Formats: sequence, C-alpha cells, structure tokens
Amino acid sequence: MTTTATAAAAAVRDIPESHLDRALDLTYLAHHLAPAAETRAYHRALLARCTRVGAYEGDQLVGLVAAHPHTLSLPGGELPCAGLDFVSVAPTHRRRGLLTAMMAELWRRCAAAGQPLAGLWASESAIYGRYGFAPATEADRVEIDATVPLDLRIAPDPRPLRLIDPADAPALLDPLYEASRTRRAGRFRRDERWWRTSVLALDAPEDHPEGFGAPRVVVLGAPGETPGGYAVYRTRGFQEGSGAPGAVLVRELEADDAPAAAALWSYLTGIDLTTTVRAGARPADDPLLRLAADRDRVRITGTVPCLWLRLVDVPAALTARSWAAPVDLVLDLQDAELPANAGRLHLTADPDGATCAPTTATPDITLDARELAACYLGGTRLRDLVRDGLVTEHTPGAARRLDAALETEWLPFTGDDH
Ligand SMILES: CC(=O)SCCNC(=O)CCNC(=O)[C@H](O)C(C)(C)COP(=O)(O)OP(=O)(O)OC[C@H]1O[C@@H](n2cnc3c(N)ncnc32)[C@H](O)[C@@H]1OP(=O)(O)O
Repeated sequence: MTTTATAAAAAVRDIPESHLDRALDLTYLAHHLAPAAETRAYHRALLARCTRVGAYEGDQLVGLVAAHPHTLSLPGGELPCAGLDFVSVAPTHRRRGLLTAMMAELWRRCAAAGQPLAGLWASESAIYGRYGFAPATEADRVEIDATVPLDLRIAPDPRPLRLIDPADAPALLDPLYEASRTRRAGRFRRDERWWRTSVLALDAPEDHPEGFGAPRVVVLGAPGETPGGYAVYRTRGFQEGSGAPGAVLVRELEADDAPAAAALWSYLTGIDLTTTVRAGARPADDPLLRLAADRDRVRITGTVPCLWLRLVDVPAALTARSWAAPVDLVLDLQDAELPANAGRLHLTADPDGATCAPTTATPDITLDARELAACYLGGTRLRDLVRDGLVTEHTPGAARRLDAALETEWLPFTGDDH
C-alpha cells in the first residue's frame, strides 16, 4: 500500500474493498447524484474492478480517483489504457491539491500495471489539460428528419434485416465491433459484461426521462450468415403528456461498408409512428452525411469531445501504433506532470514500425504532452496546432511530415460514453 503526504495533510493511499460504499457516497456527493439501488449496485461492481486511489483525512475518505483496466484500439494495434472514472473530491476539500496528489499516485500505478495510456470522459473541459490529457476523439450528435424514410444515394445492401434477442447480441455483435476497432482507433475492447450492462443495458426509467423503451438490436443478414452490420436503438411512441412525437434513439450503428450502413439507416428512418431519429455519437466521417440524398434532413446538432487521452509512457505509445508514411524527426517534448517523458526524442517511423529514443540532436518540433496526445490517434492535425501557436515548428514542413505519418484511413472514434 502506497502512502503519500499531501500539502493538505491528507494521505493518498489505496481504497480497500471495505470502503467501496464510502467511495460511492463520496462520488454521488461530488456529482450531485442519488441513484436507484440497482444503479448503485452496478457502480459498485464497476468500482470493485478498478484501481482505486483515495485521499484520506484521518479515516475519512475525501478524494477518489478510479481507473478501469481498459484496452484501447490504436492505428494498427491496441494498448492497455487506464480508464479514469469516479473522480471526486469532497466539496469541503476542493482546491487544496487533492486531485493533483491522487493523479501523481495514479501515474505510478499505471507504470506498475504496464498501462502506457490513460483516458477519460471529462465532466468539465477545464480540469484535465493540466494533467496532460487532450481530446483525441470527437463525435457528432445527429438528428434525422424521419417523417418519411431517408432517401440514400446508393443502393442499400439487399440482405434481410432481423431483430434479435438482446440476450444473443454480445456473441453475435462482438466480432463486428472488433472489426470496427481495427478500422478506427479510440475504441475500447468490450467483454460480455460491458455489452450487457452498458450497450444493451435495461436502464432504470430515470435514465430515460424522455420515455424511450428497452434496447432493440437489428442485424443485417440472414440467420447463420456473418452479419454485415447492426444497430442498437430504442424507440418511443407519441408522448400524450408533452405531445412529443415518436422517435428513435440510436446507441450504436456499425456496418462493414456503405451499402450495409445505407440498409440500416433506411430501416431506422422507416420505423412507423416515429418521425425523428437521433444518434448521440457518430464519427465525423460517417458516410451517412454523404449518402443522404437530401442533406437538409440530417442535422448535426452538436460536436463533442469524447475520449480525453494521456500518453503516460510516450516511447511505448509511439512505437505501438502504425505509421502511414516515413518520418524522421526530433521532438522536444515538455511534460511537467511526468518528467520521465520530457526531453528530446528521436522518432523514426515508417509503415514497418517505429523507434523512439532520447537524443541530444536539434529539435524539429517543440510541443507539450497534451498536444501530442491530441494528435496521437490521428484525429487532430499537428499543423493546425502550429498555426494556433500551441506547437512550435523549428524545421519548416516538420509538422506536415508528422501529420502525414500520423494520418489514418478512418477518423478515430469513441462511441461509448464511459
Ligand atoms: C473522469 C471523471 O471522473 S470526470 C469527473 C470529475 N469530477 C467532478 O466533476 C466532480 C466535482 N468536482 C470535484 O470533485 C473536484 O472539483 C475535482 C475532482 C474536479 C477537482 O479536485 P480538486 O482537489 O479541487 O483539484 P485540485 O485542488 O488538485 O486542483 C488542481 C488544479 O486544477 C484546477 N481545477 C480543479 N478542478 C477544476 C475545475 N472543475 N475547473 C477548473 N479548474 C479546476 C484547480 O484550480 C487547480 O489549479 P491550480 O493548480 O492552478 O491552482
């Protein structure tokens, strides 16, 4: 058990299993939540599987950072990733440096557990940049006018669509989801529990105040065939009280190719007694926007950062991903939080692999760890950050060359929201 004294005279140490309920009480206090018993039991089970770092004042738990043992897809591979969650400090103890002290301990845990990455969904964007995190994936919120089925510019895959029992979905859908992880960086490996308790969860009614029902799963392809795609969605009918029209809420839609996507969007926009299809998270390069014959019927209602990423071990992260083009550069990396990453790094990479080693050579680019995290999965262009004044390019064209090497065929995407 590690113990670190903080400036605030709290002690940072493990949260034992026997303190799980205290940890939940603290997180509900900090987040202003009062969940039903079922949701609390779900959170308890999640927290039990996490690395848990606590800040204690005497015997009182006043701070909490937890991390799930996730595996994140990268361009050309995957890496262990600490998925931060339940981050909470008691309102009586805020702004005394407790989160900072707990993060320092968490980095030690990541190193010990062999997790070169950390990721999270931020409650507020102002919190995590100082710890070296940056948004590495973004998602669009989409709303489709479905008063009549959406006309698409290509012929949909003609295979049959069938509704399957959500209980059968994890085994059938996981191979398709895994295929999507090899296409797109930024996605977490799921186990059956994740499918059942998150993607296909039968949420408590308070989680769906707008009256949406249980998840339904539609699959493209006849029984016994390998499906070409699927959608997980919920529906609601006309709402007597509010007068709100019937609607479809899409949690996830994965398709092998554009015709399969067309078949699934046609289906979702053609469900009777509904006039709107909403999707809470779609990739910015979703073919839907180009396929719609009448683009005015598909509205992007918001673009939100999804995964905030941190490169905990920069050389391990850079050598684990694939590279689209050859590059040979010296990076001058600033990392106040994790000084082991800081300094000059000679990066050589090509489609066959990469090396990354300390050097004393003259740097081509100076950047902070958070800017490298933003670009790491291919979702942000370094040259934009140079133009913004956030990254300094010493050798003209260096940022453009690094962008070409970091580029991915598909934009990174993280559909899950925790
Ligand atoms: C992945 C997740 O779980 S996201 C959920 C995050 N949790 C929440 O939003 C719950 C409510 N908030 C809290 O519990 C706390 O305010 C926390 C955890 C966000 C911050 O904890 P604290 O112990 O107050 O942070 P700490 O004192 O270490 O702050 C370090 C620095 O971050 C800044 N900071 C902390 N929280 C915020 C914030 N919400 N907005 C802006 N700046 C912040 C502090 O001002 C401080 O800056 P400084 O170093 O320049 O003085």
